[in-house]
Amino acid sequence: STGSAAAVPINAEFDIAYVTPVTLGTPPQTLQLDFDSGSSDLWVFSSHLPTSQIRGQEIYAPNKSSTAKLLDGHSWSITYGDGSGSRGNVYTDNVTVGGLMVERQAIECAQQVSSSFTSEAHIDGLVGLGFSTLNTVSPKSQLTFFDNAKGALDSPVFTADLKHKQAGTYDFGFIDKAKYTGEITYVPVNNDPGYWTFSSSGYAVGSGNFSASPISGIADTGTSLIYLPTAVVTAYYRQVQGATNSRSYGGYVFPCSATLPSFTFGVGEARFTIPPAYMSYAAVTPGSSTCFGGLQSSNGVGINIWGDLALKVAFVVFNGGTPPTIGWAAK
Ligand SMILES: N#Cc1c(N)n[nH]c1N1CCCC1
Repeated sequence: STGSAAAVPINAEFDIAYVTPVTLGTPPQTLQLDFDSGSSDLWVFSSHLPTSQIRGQEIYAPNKSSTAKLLDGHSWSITYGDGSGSRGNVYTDNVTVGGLMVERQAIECAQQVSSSFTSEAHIDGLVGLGFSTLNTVSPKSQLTFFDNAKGALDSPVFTADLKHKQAGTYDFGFIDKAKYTGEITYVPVNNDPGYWTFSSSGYAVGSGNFSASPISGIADTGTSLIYLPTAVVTAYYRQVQGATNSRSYGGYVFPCSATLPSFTFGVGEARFTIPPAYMSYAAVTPGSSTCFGGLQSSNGVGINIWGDLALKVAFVVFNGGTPPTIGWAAK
């Protein structure tokens, strides 16, 4: 089997996150979910949430699904690196993504979500695509949609073809040759503790020399930006007039009028260049002339993260075979 579904940016101006339509239960309830290779819980806004925490999101109501079953005595609670989080109880039900159906998928129903989720009307929940070792359901942890689907897939892979300010796709079970050019460069993945952790071969700022130094980081579709070591980030912002690492804004900012260099990262011998226009993320507040950088320091994060800003300049294969690997291709 295979599946293919759209990855739609939730904001017309900035690629904050991407959502994908997912149908749950019988009759089908369709929610727009954030596919997140940096976590491993499938959780949704649900009929178990206080209405005060729902602001425009679609909800999943298990009691309206004839195929929903309570996973008795199980609960979940997750906190993300940005401090957001949610918790609740667990049902199993049919989950379909782009024509690919998993029966008895654990659907973690939110009974509480943090304010940043309530404020994001376009995200109805997440589909974790990290390794199932990270799943937070207790007392028995649950498998991700990908892990449940894997055995039935033509090939044990999913691919991400994210785009800037336009819809891309997540494919399951096949590698679409029409979505990339040249060869796919595969590198090893360390899935301990459960992220798609790989080693980049180095970086370059603008037209500068390529610095061939391995950078270990996670491929994370659920994070907007790129978080890298201080040495990389200072080398980049040294080339940006007026750039400063702002404590108040929580990262590197610069005048929106500044000329930005491109940023190139390596995967093996392959090179991927993020154009200058992508490297300015957003004005720090609407209408401000100060802009927030797409490249930020990983100092406060604890791990290096290759988020959507890096993923959107490539076609990326998340190979869940044995051993797992990750492939990057130009497009
Ligand atoms: N922080 C953070 C984070 C991450 N590293 N991967 N996915 C994340 N989120 C998904 C929804 C909220 C945050």
